[in-house]
Amino acid sequence: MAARSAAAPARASDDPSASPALLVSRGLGRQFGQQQAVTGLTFTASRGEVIGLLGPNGAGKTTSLRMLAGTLAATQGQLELEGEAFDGRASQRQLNRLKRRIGYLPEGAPLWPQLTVRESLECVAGLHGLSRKVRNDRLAALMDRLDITPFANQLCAVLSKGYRRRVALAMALTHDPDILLLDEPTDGLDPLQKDSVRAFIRELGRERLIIVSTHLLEEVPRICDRVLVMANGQLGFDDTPEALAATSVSEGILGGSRSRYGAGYGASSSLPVWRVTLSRALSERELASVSRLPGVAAITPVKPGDAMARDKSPLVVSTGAVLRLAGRLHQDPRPALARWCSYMEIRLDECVHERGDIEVAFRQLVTRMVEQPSPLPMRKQTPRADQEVSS
Ligand SMILES: Nc1ncnc2c1ncn2[C@@H]1O[C@H](COP(=O)(O)OP(=O)(O)OP(=O)(O)O)[C@@H](O)[C@H]1O
Repeated sequence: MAARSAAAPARASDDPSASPALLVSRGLGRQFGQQQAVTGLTFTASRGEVIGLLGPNGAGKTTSLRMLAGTLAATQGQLELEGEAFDGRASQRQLNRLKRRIGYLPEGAPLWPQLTVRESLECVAGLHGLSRKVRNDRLAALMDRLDITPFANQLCAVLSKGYRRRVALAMALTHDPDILLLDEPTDGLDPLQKDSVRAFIRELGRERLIIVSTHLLEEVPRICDRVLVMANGQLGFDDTPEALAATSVSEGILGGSRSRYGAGYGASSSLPVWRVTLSRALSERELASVSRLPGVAAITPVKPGDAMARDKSPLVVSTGAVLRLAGRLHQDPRPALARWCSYMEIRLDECVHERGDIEVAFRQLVTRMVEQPSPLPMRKQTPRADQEVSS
């Protein structure tokens, strides 16, 4: 698991005052024959979170989303939706209850080719038992928001890939679910539509829990406030995009790209990271205060030796504390940090802008996870182990 700031909560879901858990995955796992596709998937998520699910090909992302959506039976563990538990032996009635709360956009956006766009959406609305009035209003708003109204009477069979994706997203949203599970939602969209769908996801995420699987790392800081990284069927990182980006700096990969008080975020997957040198070491309580300052996403104390080895800075040699501070995308943490230091009578010796890069961090993390996998427990299958649950 990534080193989360030891001092303070890095995510809303860690904050005791944050909203209670909507979805809990407790050791969910899936075995296909002898192959363990996903093992011990454990996390808690709340309404208002947009979570990016990342991992290389075959990592287990789609399998995980399908288990969470209730369309694939788990062979180990269980998920809980607001306290109600579902495991691989859940009855069809239970699964239907789960599916009423969840919207799932599967990989590849399968549609009914013989139906028009409108007929497809009406069919899904009918399956969810929506009244005619609710159905008409909601479908009109969805088609409008996803720019598919002009294609309402077009057969799904003849839609382009991008429009198929949009129709599938509208279908996932028809019943206004609390939880949205999106498998590569922007795959096949043109750049303008990618932007529009990302903005829509952010908008939807204000009141829902959204889990998005994506290979497009540059979209992670734009739409997600939390990242889960999987490899070999296991979760290896659960923290903010900023904290993920910061791991690329702490490993020295981008050490040469620093510019003092630099401002721009060069690469599209870059995030602001600051190396902060203070006149004295901080207590745990002080570290916690710093991590709660506006604009601060995460902090990691840096060993002086690590920083010295990279830039031989005399300021670093003489200092009592070096912190790596991951900033938020659109909020500069430096003014609040300067005020805090002044109030605490701690000298702020240096604040150097470093560039954290999610892509670099992702490659490093996944390489490490693949090279040093922890042993995968192969547990006995439940009675319904190899059955798929119809959607
Ligand atoms: N129905 C199935 N039967 C057998 N093996 C499967 C099945 N579905 C997935 N797997 C295996 O489980 C592992 C995880 O697959 P999964 O599709 O979940 O990965 P992924 O992270 O979504 O990959 P990608 O990024 O390529 O879509 C893979 O080794 C895959 O071959």
